[in-house]
Parts: sequence; structure tokens; C-alpha cells
Amino acid sequence: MSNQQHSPALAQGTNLAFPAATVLGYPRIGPNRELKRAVEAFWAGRVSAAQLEQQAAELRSRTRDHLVSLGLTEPAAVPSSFSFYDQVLDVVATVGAVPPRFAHLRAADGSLDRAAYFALARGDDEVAPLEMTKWFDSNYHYLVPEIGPETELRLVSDRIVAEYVEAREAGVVTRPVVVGPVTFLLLSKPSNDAPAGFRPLDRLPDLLPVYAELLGRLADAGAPWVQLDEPALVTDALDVPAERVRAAVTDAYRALASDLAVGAQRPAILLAAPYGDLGDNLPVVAASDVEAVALDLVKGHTPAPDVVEGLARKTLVAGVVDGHNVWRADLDARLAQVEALAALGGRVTVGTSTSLFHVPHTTAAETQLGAGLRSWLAFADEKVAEVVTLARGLVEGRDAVAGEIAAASAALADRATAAGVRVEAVRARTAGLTPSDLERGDAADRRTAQAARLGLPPLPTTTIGSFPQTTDIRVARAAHARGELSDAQYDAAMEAEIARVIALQEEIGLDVLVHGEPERNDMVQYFAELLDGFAVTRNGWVQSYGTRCTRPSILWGDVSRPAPMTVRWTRFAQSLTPRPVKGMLTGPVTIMAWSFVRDDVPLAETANQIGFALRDELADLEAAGVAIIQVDEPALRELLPLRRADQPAYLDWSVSSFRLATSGVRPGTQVHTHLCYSEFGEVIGAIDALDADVTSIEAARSRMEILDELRASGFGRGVGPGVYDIHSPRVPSVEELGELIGLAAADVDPGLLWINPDCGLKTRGYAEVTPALTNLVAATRAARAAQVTV
Ligand SMILES: Nc1nc2c(c(=O)[nH]1)N[C@@H](CNc1ccc(C(=O)N[C@@H](CCC(=O)N[C@@H](CCC(=O)N[C@@H](CCC(=O)O)C(=O)O)C(=O)O)C(=O)O)cc1)CN2
Ligand code: MET
Ligand SMILES: [Zn+2]
Repeated sequence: MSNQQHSPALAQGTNLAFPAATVLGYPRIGPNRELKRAVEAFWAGRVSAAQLEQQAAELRSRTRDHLVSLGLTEPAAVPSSFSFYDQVLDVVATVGAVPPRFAHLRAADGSLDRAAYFALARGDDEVAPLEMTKWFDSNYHYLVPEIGPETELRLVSDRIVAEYVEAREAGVVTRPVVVGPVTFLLLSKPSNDAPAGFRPLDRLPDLLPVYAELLGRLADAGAPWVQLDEPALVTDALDVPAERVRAAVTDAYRALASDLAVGAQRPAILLAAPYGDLGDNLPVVAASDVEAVALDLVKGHTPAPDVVEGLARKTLVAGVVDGHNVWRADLDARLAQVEALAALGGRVTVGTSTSLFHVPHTTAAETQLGAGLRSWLAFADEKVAEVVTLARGLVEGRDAVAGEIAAASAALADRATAAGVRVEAVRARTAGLTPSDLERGDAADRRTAQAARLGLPPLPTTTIGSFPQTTDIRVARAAHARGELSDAQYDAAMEAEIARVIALQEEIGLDVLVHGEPERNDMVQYFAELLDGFAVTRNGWVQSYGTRCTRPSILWGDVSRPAPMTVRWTRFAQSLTPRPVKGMLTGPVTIMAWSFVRDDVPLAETANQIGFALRDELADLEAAGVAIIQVDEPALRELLPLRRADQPAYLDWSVSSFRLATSGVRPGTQVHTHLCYSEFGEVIGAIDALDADVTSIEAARSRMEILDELRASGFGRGVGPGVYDIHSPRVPSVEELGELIGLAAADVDPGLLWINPDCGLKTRGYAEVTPALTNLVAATRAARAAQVTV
């Protein structure tokens, strides 16, 4: 039986009709980071596996009930999008795609228990974890599956089914959300044993039966709908040819939709395409037999009438409420948009552009923001309400929601004219920008001046900036925020920490020191708190990876710097040591990438505003005698547009903003930058164009792969490829570090090579950091000695 017989019934709105309102996913960390606390307690051995499961089940239960109370009352309207750590890792654990180095952790039936699941994410003393990288153009990181010809693929976990049953038994018919098969394989990397030319996508024929079996189990359990997320279809920047991707989509959804009977062998399928426009993949999706397609109509285009006709047998879930930013929706305009789509005759329902896990739970707790700003915002719960309102407007007519529309329009009008949103002095400065503001002069002359000033040994050692954020530091900051610690007491505590970190680095024998960043809650939020134009939240936590969260700042107005932000700490640190201390700043692109950005001015304008503020900070640091200043841009790759055609313009403004920030200093002042958490191969040209004197870059986990690409590009600047993977609790041995230094020295002119860890040390403890840095210095000294004797 083919689903062809069933689809018309769907379109006529049988019991399988897609709900009028939904969201593609909801935050899973919990309104008070309950999941973070539970999982970290499990890791620390303070709660058992059974207790962890119990706490997670309670969180899921509260989340479901909450979403129903917010108006997602129809069957399948509530997404079942829980994860203990990561949605891509969940597929690995479901289809049993466990790399051989973890084989000993599997149960006899191939499944992973909770501890083994976390071991894939975090590694342990013996085994390196899966690699972690950016999820599309977001600050969320997923775990990269490793797939080879040998990878076993079979259904080994029924967690997805069990969570559906759990919800149904509690009275809520949910819609399970699973990363789709094409995206799963496109995001995977070839396993270590895979032969040259192998692509994970080659395994699609073996993966599809596993998905089919999973869908069958969901059907058996009575699930009316399943959501398969296929965000990889909105990008054309993968290294797989577009035709290959389109063929994969056709094959996958023939196997999962056309070849399986809806209702009997599978639930109805919602294929979701968040983060952009399906472009040339839309006709392929339209031609498939899935019952519903969710389009991102915030980043993507509203489909043309003929395309909507092509979708005629399907429900179009119009993603008109932005899941990836916090601005309150223009309900008037968004309702008009869905009305226009519905007028074309197909079945249209209302959804979000992406999952809501990119935004915090609710604005309700953020009373410190001020009524004005708060009224401009919508976090996850407020977005659920928007979706429900729009759906009601579509079904019952505009008048039914006139009050909500008027309130949204009034908030938008208030925002457009509020003080601080547009500041003429800031605009005048960016308007006066000239090309000479972006030029530092000849790099070789700078190198000579800096060498004379700094007098560093060959292979200078340094760290990336942060030292462990100890409980003492966080407790002091929390006490300061509650008013229990005075400013003077808090400052004294931070100075004591800086003094400790400086002494430790001297003892270990590092060449270029850092102050350790104890005073920073976060490398972006810290600056947002000190710059005009930003607001910060109290409880606006968003998952960045695993249990790690950030409170993205809200960039709502024109940006300027009322006062120096870092000078006193760096000057204090420098006063304690004759060795150079690096000034430490976060660059414009990263500040923007890890904040919620404005939707009312071009990103390039904001980047230049931040660039000028940082330029003033660099000038102040230089005037205070600081000889080396690092401007971190770990997010440079993150904002790279998912469509190649949009990339040059992005690279132009992002690189310019960094140069604006850094090109005001003298030739003898050494500018460093730092990049991590991404594959930087495709933006090497932009990294070179930053014109930094020294670039430190994550490299240890991929065993210096990036260096081949740097060498091929003729990169002739100072470079510090990370030799110590700070994401793992393992302490690297002198031998291992020596080996990586050897690999690096083979690829980089020894006169340009720096030795440093992959990234900052803030998430680690001193028990690991002290021996690791000691080993790093020992390995460097051995390498120096070897070079001298060669
Ligand atoms: N914004 C941002 N994005 C980033 C990174 C980053 O550093 N910042 N790094 C990359 C990887 N992502 C990361 C994201 C978060 C963390 C991280 O360590 N987050 C901490 C919170 C950091 C923080 O904001 N700390 C605050 C608040 C800490 C806190 O939770 N305080 C307690 C009270 C104090 C206590 O008892 O500990 C509370 O509020 O409940 C502070 O130090 O002041 C966490 O989840 O645990 C690390 C890496 C990429 N994206
Ligand atoms: N300077 C920062 C640190 O060391 C850079 C981190 S990049 C995510 O933590
Ligand atoms: Zn980093």
C-alpha cells in the first residue's frame, strides 16, 4: 500500500491533520537549568543513573504540560525534542553508529547506557570524545558522528519511542523530533578507517532501513506525526555536490514516505528545513511524499505560488516566528504573510522558523530589563503564544486577535523611536570611516619592531586567556551581584586571583602571560555589560553544548564605550611581572555572534560600531604599556552565510570590523587573534586578511589538519596551532605534546611558530591545567633544544 491513498485524506483534515500551531522544538535545559544541574550531578557521582532518568522525566513532564497550557493543545502540536546532551549524538545512540574506540562501552545488544552515551560526548582517561562543531550558523555545538564503510547501523535504542509513550500515557500526544537521515550523514565525518574518497552519505542505503524501523515502532506506539529535521538542505556550502544531496533526499523520502504506509508502517512525516531557504532543494522536497514541510520564512523566502501549488498535497508549516532571535514578532505583517500563503489554496499552519532552543525560556523573570525593552522581546514561551495567536488569526479571522496584533504593533513602534536605538554621534563616526582606518602598515616591519621590543625565545609559549573559573570565583561574583560583597571586596578577590595566576605561570615558565580573565562571567557578556547599546539577562540561559550554557546579550541600540573595560586588570597583572602580559579582548564578530543581534540595522553597521569601541580600548591598553593585545574571533566562521553567494559580503564586513578594531596601534604592539570551535579551512583567506601578527587556532583534536591548509595558502604570519585539547579532562604527556609540536614544526616556519593550548582553560580545573601546562613547557624546551642541535 502506498501513502498516495492516504495523502488526500490528510489534506482534507482527518485525525492526521497537522496542528494549526506548533513550534519546531523547545529549550531542553529547563527554566532554571534543571537538566544542567542533574547531569553535572550525575557526572560528579552525586546522583545515580536512575535518579537522573527520574529528574529528566519530571522535566519533560513539566515542559509538556507547560506547552499545552500555553496553547499547544492539539495532538502532535507539542514537539518531543528533549535530549540529555545533543540531538545528533542521540541519533548516533539510536542507530548504534558507535566508533570502534568506544566499542567496549556498548552493551551486548549494541546499546549505550547513560554513562556510555556521555562518554562519547566527553571522552575519558583513555578515549578521545567525538569532535564538536558548530550547528549551522548558531552558537550551538553538536557532536560529529564518525561514519565509515564498517560502521554498524541498526536500531539499538527505543528512547525516542519510549518518550512518546511516556507522554501519551500522561495524556499528551507529542510529535517526536529526530535529526533526519540526510542531515545526519551530511554532518558526519568519515571514520579514521574510511578509505580515501569515502563519504558518510555513501551509507544512506544502510541507514534508511534503520529509520524505517524507528518510524515503524513509532507507528506501533500510535504516534500520528514525526518531525525529521533536515537543516542541511538549506546550505549549498557543503563539500558534497548539490545533485548528490538532491538524489539523497529523493532516495531517503522515497524509502521513508512513499514505500511505507502512513498510519500502518509510519507516522505522517513533517520534514523541517530550518536556518534558511531550501533553494533548489525545495522542488525535490515538494516532489516527495512527506505529508508536511516546515519552511523557515524568517531567513528564507516566501515560496512562489507555483511552488505552493507543488506542495498542494502537503501541509505547509509556515515558519514565520523567528526561533533564533528574541525580537517580538510583527504580528500584523506575519498574519498577512500566512494569510497570503493560505489564499493560494494549500493547507497552511503556523510555526517557528527553527527550534526555540536558541532562545531562553521566558522574559517573565527579566524584570530588571525595564518595561520598554522587555515589551520588545519574545523568548520561547512568548513565541509559543505568538504562534498560537497567529494560528487563531488564520483560522478565526483577524478580528479574533485584534488586541494581540495592536499590542505587538505598539511595542514595535515604541522600539523604533526609543532613546539609544539610534545615536547620531555613533552613526557619524561609522559614516566617517575611511580605508586608512583599516590599515596597519607592512607586516614585516611590524615583525622587526615587535621582535626588538619583546625579545621572546623561539617557539614562545603562551595560553589563550582564561584560567579555570573556580567555584570561589563564581561564588564571589554571585555574592557581589546579590550585594553581599562590596565592589572593593569583589575587586580585591579578583586581584588576588590574578596574582595567583601570574605567579603560577611564572613558576611553570610560560613566556607570554595572561591575567586569566577571572573577572569575566563570559567573554561576550562581560563586554556587553560595559558597552552602551546592550542589555544582559538574569536568567536567559541558552544551551551552547552539553550542559554548558550562555546568557546571550541583547544588542538593542547603537554601540559605544562609556569607559575603558579591561585596562585596570591588565595593568594590574603587568605590574606583577617582568614578562609580557597579553591584553585580552573579544572581537566584533564574536560579540555579535554570541548576542542576539538587531534586526533593524545591517550587521555591518553594528560591527563597525563595536569595532570603534574596541579600537579605543586597544589605544588605552597600548597607552598603559601593554605590548601584546589579543582580540579573540572564535566565531568568525560561525556567522559565515549558509549560501555561498552571500559569503563574500559577510567576509568583507567581518574582516573590516576586526581591522578597524586593531589597526590603530603602533607597529611595535603585537596583535594576536584566536579562533576555535569550527573548521576554518574555508575561511583561511579571511584569517589572513585579518592582518593579525599572531593567530592561535584550535588544532590538537584534528591533529594539526589546519596547518596543511595554512601552508597551502602561503600564510606567512605568526601561528600558534593548539597542541593541548582543553575540551578533555586528559592531561597530555610530554611525549604527545612533543609529537604535536613536531607535526607543527614540520608545517610552519619555526620563526613563526607559537606553542599554546587549543583554547582558554576556563572550563578546566587546576588539577589538570597545572600539569598540562608544565608538560607543554617541557615539550617546548625539548623541541627548542632539538632545533638548536639540528
Ligand atoms: N558566549 C559564549 N559562547 C561560546 C563560548 C563562550 O565562552 N561564551 N565558548 C564556546 C563554547 N561554549 C561555551 C559556552 C559556555 C561555557 C561555560 O562555561 N558556561 C558556564 C556559565 C558561564 C557563566 O556565565 N558564568 C557566570 C554565571 C555562573 C553561574 O551559573 N552562577 C551560579 C551561581 C554561582 C555558583 O554557585 O556557581 C548561578 O547563576 O546559578 C559567572 O561566572 O558569573 C556554564 O554553563 O556553567 C563554556 C563554553 C563557543 N561559544
Ligand atoms: N580568551 C578566551 C579564553 O581564553 C578565548 C576563548 S575562545 C572560545 O577563554
Ligand atoms: Zn577558543
